[in-house]
Amino acid sequence: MHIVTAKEMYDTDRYAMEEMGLQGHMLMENAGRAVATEIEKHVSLKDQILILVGKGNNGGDGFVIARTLLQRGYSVEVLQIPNDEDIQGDALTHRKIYEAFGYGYHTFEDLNSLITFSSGKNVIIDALLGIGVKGPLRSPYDEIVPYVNQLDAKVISVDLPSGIPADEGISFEEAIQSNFTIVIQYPKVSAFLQHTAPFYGEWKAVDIGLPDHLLGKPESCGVWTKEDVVASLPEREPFSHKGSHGKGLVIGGALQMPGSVTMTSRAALRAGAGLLTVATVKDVISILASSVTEATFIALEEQAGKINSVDGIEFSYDGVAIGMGMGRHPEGEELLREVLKQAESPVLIDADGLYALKAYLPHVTSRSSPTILTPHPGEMAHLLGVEVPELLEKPFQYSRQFASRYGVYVVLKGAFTLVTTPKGNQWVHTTGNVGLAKGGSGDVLAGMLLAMTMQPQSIEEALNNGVWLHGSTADLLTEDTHSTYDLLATDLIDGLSKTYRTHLSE
Ligand SMILES: NC(=O)C1=CN([C@@H]2O[C@H](COP(=O)(O)OP(=O)(O)OC[C@H]3O[C@@H](n4cnc5c(N)ncnc54)[C@H](O)[C@@H]3O)[C@@H](O)[C@H]2O)[C@@H](O)CC1
Ligand SMILES: [K+]
Repeated sequence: MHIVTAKEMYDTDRYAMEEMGLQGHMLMENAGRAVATEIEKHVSLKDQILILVGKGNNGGDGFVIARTLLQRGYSVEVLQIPNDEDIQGDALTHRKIYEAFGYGYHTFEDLNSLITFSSGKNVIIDALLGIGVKGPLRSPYDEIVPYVNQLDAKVISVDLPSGIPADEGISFEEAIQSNFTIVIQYPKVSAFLQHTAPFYGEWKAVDIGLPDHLLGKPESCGVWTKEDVVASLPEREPFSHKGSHGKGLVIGGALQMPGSVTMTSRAALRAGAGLLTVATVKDVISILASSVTEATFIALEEQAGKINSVDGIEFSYDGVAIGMGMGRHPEGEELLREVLKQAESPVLIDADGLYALKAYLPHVTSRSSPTILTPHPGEMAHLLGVEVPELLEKPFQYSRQFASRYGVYVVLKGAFTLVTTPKGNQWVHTTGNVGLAKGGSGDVLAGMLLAMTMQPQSIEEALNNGVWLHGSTADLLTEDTHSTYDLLATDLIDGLSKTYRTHLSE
């Protein structure tokens, strides 16, 4: 499912109109009817519905929705916010059709009109502003929006909650707080930003018949779905052997932190790695040996319980993950540099490895094999040299610039984990829940991603499938056996079998 900016949406509309002959009022008819059909799933014939119609085409959708719902027997009133002469173009066409059906509407004069017409209504349809919103809300929307937000009614927004910009990096002051948003054709970027997504409530996209042409360009951006996983996750060949499923190496762990590397290793094995070696300090090996019985070990030189060098590793692996539980110390930079120089396989850098990476970052471009970074926002902000809130305002832009500048894959972890390829493809993940906000879930993800990168699929597919498996496992587990309170990172490792067996074989 594509994710679009306002510009991409307008370009697609224009293409449909100019190149395909799908005129604006036809698209608006499709949009309004598709939205109305979705609204029907959330309301009943007993509900009293008020549709708020704004000045632009979002308001035009409102007239189509009103007509469709009235024809289907719902109790609907319309409050048009602008004066009559300010409704123009396709929206005016549809107001005329609406009137030709014999339906009427009220016009907003001051807040009292809204107070009067919203009284007794238990559903508000927000067709005030769409992707054309610019700047802070102007009068009278700056009064209407807070009033709607304090009403005790179900609010359903059309395309996006009015006041929320479609794109990232745009500040806003106030917006409709929706219970449900019916997105027209493609979700907009703001549905995946942590400061704007909550305004959407739940959302669903409806098809209005736009052509896909413009969006198939290389720098694509979308939601990675279960269908994508099913299509790309390779089935295991019946005559394959352990070597065919990838020989992985995990470098990490310190005497003070044996848990991280344990979780990464177990997760890698559960996710499907054929063979796994853990390179760590001697004391960690004695702990790991009993909990990761399937792995082999390399004891590395250490200082004060931390890995001091990677001497002794022969880099003949299909994938390497480094950094988890490694601790931060000056030698970290040097040993990471060695790994990046010597390994001729994908290298995934997580946790403390990311802190060790900063100085060496410009040299990563010279690697001939993929380099994968799996930062959380704090680690990513550190690498970028910006503050976390600044990064979270524009995660798409920052990740894309960073990935392309250093030729790396970036898995920016968060409520909407964002996978960016060096070429700029971006995939957002909507699986997973707050149960994952616990120590260790990143270590487990690193293991799953390591296993995935060693299977016969592209790195782009591997990372997305790994993030999806991780998130879906959390979702499956919190649906029945666990809650978002008690879910542990280690539960994800054991829960993976359920995801593989049920989710992917339905
Ligand atoms: N052919 C199309 O372009 C289609 C558009 N559709 C709908 O049209 C919407 C986009 O239409 P528009 O481009 O007309 O944009 P809007 O419907 O968002 O309206 C923009 C207008 O609102 C006013 N406005 C902007 N910012 C404001 C602010 N801060 N405070 C107060 N008023 C403000 C301005 O008068 C501006 O012209 C989409 O979100 C979607 O709902 C759908 O009908 C599908 C087809
Ligand atoms: K809206």
